[in-house]
Amino acid sequence: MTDTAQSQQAQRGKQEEAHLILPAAEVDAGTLRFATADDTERALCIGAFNVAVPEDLDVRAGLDFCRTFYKPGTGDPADRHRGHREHGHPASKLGYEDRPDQVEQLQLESFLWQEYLPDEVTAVLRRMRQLTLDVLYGVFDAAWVPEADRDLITGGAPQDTGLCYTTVNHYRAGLSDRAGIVEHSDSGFITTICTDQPGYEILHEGHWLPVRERPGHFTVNLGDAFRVLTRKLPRPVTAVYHRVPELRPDAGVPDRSSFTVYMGPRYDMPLYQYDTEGRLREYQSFRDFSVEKAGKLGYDFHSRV
Ligand SMILES: O=C(O)CCC(=O)C(=O)O
Ligand SMILES: [Fe+2]
Repeated sequence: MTDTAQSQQAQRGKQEEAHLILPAAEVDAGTLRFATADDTERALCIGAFNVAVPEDLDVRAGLDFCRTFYKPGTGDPADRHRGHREHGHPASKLGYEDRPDQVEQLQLESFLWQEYLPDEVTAVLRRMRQLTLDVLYGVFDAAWVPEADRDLITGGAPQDTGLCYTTVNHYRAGLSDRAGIVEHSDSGFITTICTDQPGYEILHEGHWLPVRERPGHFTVNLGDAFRVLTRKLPRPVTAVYHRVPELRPDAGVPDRSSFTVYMGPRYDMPLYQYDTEGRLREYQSFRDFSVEKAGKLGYDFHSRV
């Protein structure tokens, strides 16, 4: 083998091994804690980290629902486990979407969970919503976002009057020649993700790296609303660019599942930004921002919003 071929092979070997280990945190009596100040710094800089699943939260009902929501309904209107492809979800501005990538998604606002989802799934999501709120406020602390501004910026996240929704993801490994989920940043402040298998990747310092799963932990993403808000502050937050590459069918392995709780501004609200003097300014309507972003990424924006 030539020197060049050898070094190329070594390089490939290195790339195959390369993965990213995210900083880890936990929520202790409502307060977000990283092990070290350096972990806090890295979390804001990467725009992603792990947070421990609380002891009183059993995520299985959520993952089970990822494996049934898309199946044809049984005809029993009381069965909320299946039939969501055809359902229509008339009260939701989001709902079911058959996307051009492998993933098919059900997105429902938090005030509709009780109506449309099985009770045990709603219970998991509500617990995850509380955790996500605690984590969000912990990141506001870390990024020096003044407490007095947080209700305005979020539209009242603690009272659940901002925009909070779940996304339930089924990755159809049987569909070939498409990404699992195309590369994107999330639009809001924060997304907490629960997955059943690896596949999540982050664009880190110019390279796509698979993220090492940390057992017993969720992954948290920070999104565009946070990036815009803090861009001119001393501790700017990154909106993490992430994706799931094409998944291949594997005998005996179920399709990949994930579900998330997202928090962001309502579409009738502005995005805010601190100027260099630390004054809070309206930046752009969140709806306009979202429509522009969808256009750039080449997908349709929710037709009902
Ligand atoms: O399934 C995952 O790991 C990521 C899902 C995701 O990026 C999303 O729902 O926005
Ligand atoms: Fe995402």
